[in-house]
Order: sequence, then C-alpha cells, then structure tokens
Amino acid sequence: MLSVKNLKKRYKDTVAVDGVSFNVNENETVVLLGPNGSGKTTTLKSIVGLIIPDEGEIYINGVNVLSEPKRARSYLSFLPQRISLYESLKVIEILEFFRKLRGLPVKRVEYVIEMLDLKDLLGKYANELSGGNVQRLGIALAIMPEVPILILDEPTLSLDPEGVMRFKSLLSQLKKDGKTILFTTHLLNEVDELADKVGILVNGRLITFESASELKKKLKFESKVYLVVKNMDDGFVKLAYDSGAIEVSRNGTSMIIKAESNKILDVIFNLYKSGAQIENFQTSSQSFEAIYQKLMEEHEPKN
Ligand SMILES: Nc1ncnc2c1ncn2[C@@H]1O[C@H](COP(=O)(O)OP(=O)(O)OP(=O)(O)O)[C@@H](O)[C@H]1O
Repeated sequence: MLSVKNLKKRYKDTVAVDGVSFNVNENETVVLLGPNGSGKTTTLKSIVGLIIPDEGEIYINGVNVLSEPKRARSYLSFLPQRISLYESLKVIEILEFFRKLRGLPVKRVEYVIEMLDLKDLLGKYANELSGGNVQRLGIALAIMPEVPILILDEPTLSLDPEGVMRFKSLLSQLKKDGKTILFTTHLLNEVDELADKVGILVNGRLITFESASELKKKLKFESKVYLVVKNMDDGFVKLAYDSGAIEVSRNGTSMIIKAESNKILDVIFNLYKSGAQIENFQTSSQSFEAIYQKLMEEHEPKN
C-alpha cells in the first residue's frame, strides 16, 4: 500500500533522514516514534510529496510519488503538524470551503461534525479556537475526503485527555472502515492500543520497525507484582529469586517482585505452594514508555 525505500534528506549540514525504508500494508496502523528532530515530519512530508527527498523512492498504491505526485496524492489525506486556518471564517465555513475545494458531497461535512463532535464549535471563528479545538478541526479536515490512506503528523498534539480518548476511538473506527494509517506521536502509552507496527527513528535512521508485541518480546517485557504476605519470611525472598524473579525488595510484610511477564505467575504460584499466606497482590506491566526508554538508551548510550 505504502512503500518507502532508502529515503534520504539533508538540510545543509543536517542529515534529517538517513536511508529510511519501510512498508505499510493495507489496513495497517503504523506509528512513527522518535525524539524531537529525529526525522519523523521530514519522512511524512516526503511521503505526501511536500518535500523532495535527495534520494530514495516512495510508492503509494504502486504509484511513484516523485514521478506522479498528483495521482499518488489522490490516495491519501495528510494532517500537518501545524495547520493554518482562515481566521476570519467560522468553523462551519471552513468545513464547507474545504468540502467544495475537494469536490466532496455534503454528507462528508455531516460525517466529520459527528465524528469529531464539532456541533458546539460550528459558529466560532478560527481565531477563537483553543489549540486542542484547532487540532480537532484539523483532524476533521484530514478525514473528510474518502481516501484509503491517512497520514497524520502528531494528531494528538494539544488534545486534552478526553480529546485523546475520542481520537483513539475515532482511529479504531477508521481502522474498522479499512483505512491504512501512518501517524507520529509522543504519547507512548497510546501506541500499545493503536499500533499494529511501530517504527522508531533516531537521528534520521529507523532503528526498529516491527509489531508492538514483537518489540515487547524482544526486549523481555517485564512485569511487577506487589504482594502482602501475612507470614513474611526471608525464605520467601530467596524462593522468589529461585523461581525466576529479576529483582525482589522486601519491606515488612510486603514485597515487590520484578520478573519477565511470562515468569511472574510461576513466582507467585511457587510462593503460594510453599505456604506464603498472600493477603493482597497487585500486578503492573511495563509500559511502552519504559520499552522506548530502554531502546533509546541502547542507541544513545549515556556517557
Ligand atoms: N526546513 C528545514 N531547514 C533546515 N533544517 C530542517 C528543516 N526541516 C527540518 N530540519 C531539521 O531536520 C531534522 C529533522 O527534523 P524533523 O522535523 O523531520 O524531525 P521530527 O522528528 O519531526 O521532530 P519533532 O518531533 O520535533 O517534530 C531536525 O534536525 C530539523 O532541525
């Protein structure tokens, strides 16, 4: 559906994108992560034909973006990081203006008003909108055309928690509708739920591109369990280590055990079998954020 091959872009002395290649299959949701300045926006803008790369090829539905930009672009819709709006127009006028510009039926305006819950904003002028509401309007404009591919640069930027939740359900609906979605984000804990695949860019290079679940497996995804044991004894700490725990800390009758996710239940079960009277336990899994930090440290070791 979307194929990026050996993409390179340099701005004077800055190498923004340095040989990036990846594919996005039909109906997949792919998230690009990376620190500020790692080349995410440059990659997206190259895909949508707004930047001419120095090297590399990009195909959308088999159409070369560089040689047939108009045809390639007809398959996609793009939400840029900063959208510029006509400040003297009301939200409804902006939606209508965009609809006419793209030659879309009236029902597409009704659709985006419903999907982004824009009813209360329709009479407001663009310059009266908060940052989060500008972003909602931007997303509305991006999903108005009925195209198979959506490319979104930081769609959750400035959204409040409710806006983020709304965006998440919008994205799962779009996925159900068969869309292929590529977006960048800094909200790492959203990645788990939304992404089929994750690409991580560091200094213009794609250091990983794989499914979120594979990434977790590879990095030995860890879980933590907090236990309160009525008859706590140092022997239980030793037993936890013997059962595969990576780290155990004891404080009075409670202990915190860290282990690989697939071993944590063994540890608890062995403690229980050996007579530990477990009064309370709570588990927590490593967030995607921790995984991301670990990868970053591997690629940018601290001095
Ligand atoms: N028009 C430009 N002129 C000069 N340098 C640029 C230009 N656009 C981007 N760069 C540089 O290229 C590098 C990659 O920038 P890019 O915007 O693609 O990163 P990003 O990962 O999207 O960052 P962010 O998360 O902050 O949006 C950065 O070092 C940036 O300063």
